[in-house]
Amino acid sequence: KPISVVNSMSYEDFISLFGNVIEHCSLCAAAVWRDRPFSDVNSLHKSFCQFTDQLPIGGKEGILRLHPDLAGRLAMSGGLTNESTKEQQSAGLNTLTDQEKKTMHHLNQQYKQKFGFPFVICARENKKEAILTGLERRLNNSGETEAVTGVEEVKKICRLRLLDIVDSSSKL
Ligand SMILES: NC(=O)NC1=NC(=O)NC1=O
Repeated sequence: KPISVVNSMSYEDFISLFGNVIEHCSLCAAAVWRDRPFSDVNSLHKSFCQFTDQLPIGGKEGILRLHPDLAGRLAMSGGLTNESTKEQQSAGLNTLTDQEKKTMHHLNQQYKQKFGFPFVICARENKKEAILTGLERRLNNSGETEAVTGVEEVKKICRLRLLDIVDSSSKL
């Protein structure tokens, strides 16, 4: 969609289009609506980033808690959103060996046990090997560091989802 169409659509249409660019966080799109008109997809993304950055640490953790595990039970049972399904497949998480599945599940549990929110990474920018090493490495970080790191990944996921919807060539 051209950015001009985005700028002239109703609030309802805006929410139905952008309500899941941050997984299960239509609040973000509802807040970003006030910043229209957007000059291009970058300024739309900037609004989403500014909204998430200004959240208190508890809000950042809330956004992370709304994310599905990578190669988790939901993924195994086909219960992911369309966007997450495609993203996790693109990282090859649907082709894990049994051993990789066990390792991923164990590390995801350890991570959630330690931080109280799931490990989040932009699956479209990482293959399964990088995801596993990222999970192991980040397990050693502090909760504060991981809340910020996780939101940085959410912003990358958001950008790619926005680019799927808005023509990046279109400018106001
Ligand atoms: N826990 C996660 O990182 N989940 C995900 N990352 C993505 O890029 N898509 C997901 O579903």
